[in-house]
Amino acid sequence: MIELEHVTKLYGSIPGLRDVSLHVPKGQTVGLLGRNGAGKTTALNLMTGYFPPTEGKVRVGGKDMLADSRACKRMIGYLPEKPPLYDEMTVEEYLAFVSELREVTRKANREHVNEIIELCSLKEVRERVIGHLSKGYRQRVGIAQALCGAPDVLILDEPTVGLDPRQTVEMRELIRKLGKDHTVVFSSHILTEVQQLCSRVIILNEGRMVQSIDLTEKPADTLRLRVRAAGRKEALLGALKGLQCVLQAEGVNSPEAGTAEFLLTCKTADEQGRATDQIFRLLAGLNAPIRMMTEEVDSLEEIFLRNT
Ligand SMILES: Nc1ncnc2c1ncn2[C@@H]1O[C@H](COP(=O)(O)OP(=O)(O)OP(=O)(O)O)[C@@H](O)[C@H]1O
Repeated sequence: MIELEHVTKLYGSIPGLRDVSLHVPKGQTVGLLGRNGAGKTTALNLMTGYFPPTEGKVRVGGKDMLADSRACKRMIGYLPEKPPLYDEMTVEEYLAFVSELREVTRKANREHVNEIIELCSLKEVRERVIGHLSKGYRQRVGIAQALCGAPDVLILDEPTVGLDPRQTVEMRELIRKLGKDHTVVFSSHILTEVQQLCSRVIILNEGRMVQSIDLTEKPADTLRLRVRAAGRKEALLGALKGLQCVLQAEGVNSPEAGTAEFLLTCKTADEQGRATDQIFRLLAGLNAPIRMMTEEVDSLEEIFLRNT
């Protein structure tokens, strides 16, 4: 649905984004994660056609952003870092106004606005002046304006920034709901938020894309285990390496006297059974009781810290 092909954006000589290629498929919710200045806002502004890339191509729904910017922009609803709200208008006046700008016909406008108000849970403030709303409601109105004109794609720049914990939870709920029938790209520097909401996370650092991680991936057919057992390291390591399911084994320091600890990369299972069962049987047979056996999983946090 959205494609960036070798996109670079320079602000004078300062690189905002450097040679980034990515693809956001239709219907996915994708999170852009990165520290301050990583290039998140730059990437989002390029996707919305707010400014053109210095090099490379941006496509939305297969159309080129430069050649066919009107068609591209029609597919996109954008919540910028600072939503463009008119403080003196009421919520419904403002949404009707934005819908009109987005070419919703006068006849359909009222119903369209009602649907958006319902979707964004703005009913109780629909007649209130925007300038008098709490930050949480203002942010909801920001998302509501992005929905005007019924775009397929929603681009949200740090949608939860500055919200209190309750407002943050409500905003995440709303994003989750919108993700059911929109393609959503949003930026955040909160790992857990991205993990909760996205099917893919793209990590940016100093303008470069350093990782793109599928969060829906099924468990691989290999696993990494940390095993601690009573006994001598050399003898146990040799025995573990002898198991067919063990692809790689190394001894590491054990914090417990009289024990040895290992990091193993194994096939999850083979014709001899599950790797964990085989290791259990082997060590039991060697009279080396297992003190600990855990799966080593890279958390998103570890991946993020390693890459930034
Ligand atoms: N208008 C501009 N003029 C000059 N440099 C800019 C401009 N906008 C962004 N930059 C620079 O481009 C780089 C990427 O900025 P960008 O705002 O895209 O990062 P970000 O990940 O969104 O950061 P933040 O979380 O702080 O908003 C930074 O080094 C920033 O200083």
